[in-house]
Amino acid sequence: MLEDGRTFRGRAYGAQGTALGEAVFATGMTGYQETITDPSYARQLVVQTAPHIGNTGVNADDAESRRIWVAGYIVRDAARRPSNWRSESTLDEQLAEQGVVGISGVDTRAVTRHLRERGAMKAGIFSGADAGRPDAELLAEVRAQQGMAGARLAEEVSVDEAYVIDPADHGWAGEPLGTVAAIDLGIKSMTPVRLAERGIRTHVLPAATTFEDLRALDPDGVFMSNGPGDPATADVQVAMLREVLDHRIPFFGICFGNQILGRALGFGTYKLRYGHRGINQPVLDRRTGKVEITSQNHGFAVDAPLDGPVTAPEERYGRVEVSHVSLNDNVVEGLACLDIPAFSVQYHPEAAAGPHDSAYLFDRFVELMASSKNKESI
Ligand SMILES: NC(=O)CC[C@H](N)C(=O)O
Repeated sequence: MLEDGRTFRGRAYGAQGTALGEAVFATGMTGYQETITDPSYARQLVVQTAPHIGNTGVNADDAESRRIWVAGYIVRDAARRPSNWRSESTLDEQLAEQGVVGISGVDTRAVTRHLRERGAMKAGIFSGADAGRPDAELLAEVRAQQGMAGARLAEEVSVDEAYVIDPADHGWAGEPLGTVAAIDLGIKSMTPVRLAERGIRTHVLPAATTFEDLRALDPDGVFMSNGPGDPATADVQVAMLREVLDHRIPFFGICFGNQILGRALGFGTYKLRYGHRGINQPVLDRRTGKVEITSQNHGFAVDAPLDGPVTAPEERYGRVEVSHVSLNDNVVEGLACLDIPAFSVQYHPEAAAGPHDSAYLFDRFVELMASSKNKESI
């Protein structure tokens, strides 16, 4: 049931009961397991536009975090029997085990068209005994929940304890090339792995990490991850990032990390009507003129001028340009600082799931750290 009263009926899937959240649609044809375990989907009811979901089951390797984060799951045709040599369990079982309420047999095309026209909105899934409650009561419950604008969620999904991802465990034979302090705002597990594959040791740190804690690690670079919620609430991380930038420590941000860099530079953020979610999103790299097909999951964006470079509103950070832009709607998809070592993208170069066109961004971060080191020794 959507906030505006539009209601769709289907069959209970996964756990039974009530799920409340923001209804959003995701357009990936593959990668449902990576989607449901992406912490950026916390408090969202995800509608999959691909009609067949669950066909290849679930396995321990493809999870992008320690649990399922979607608040609810809406599909058209749930596989009754998965078939894949890697499958260890069914999606239905996993949802049920983790208490995630889903619904199948829904006209997901109609839901998606509705959300596309009216925008992402509050919604609820009601199954089992809850499905029998009066509609008016359910609608009141849907409307009473907190919306995504103004939601502060990164601390809720972040780790409590720091951990390290080591290059030696990901096929890197030599000595590590450097150390990155990664702030976990809802980090996907493939992100530090992509750095490890390039010889970088990553300390994954809780969302509330202070600049002093981070500095104690003497990192060659700082990274801020993707994460759920409204970037306008990330004041703690914005203040921390400003200290990183003031000390000229090389910085790379993904998704929420891009929004935090935007805010640290003095730009605003705003909520998109229905967002970008899927693995088929075209982005222009404005410096090379190349188009990359990207993996995305964001409902907010940075409000920065496309005709740059411009001096950042926080003038001490010098010039900045919008490095990447969405070819669907011209939304800012990347920021590059010209006078300090910092850049970020709004999409997901770790590509889990998704095409690998954007892998070069991890190389760019490694190069940025190396060239900053050389500068120090000069
Ligand atoms: N994947 C992300 O980091 C998303 C960032 C933010 N929560 C948004 O919706 O835009």
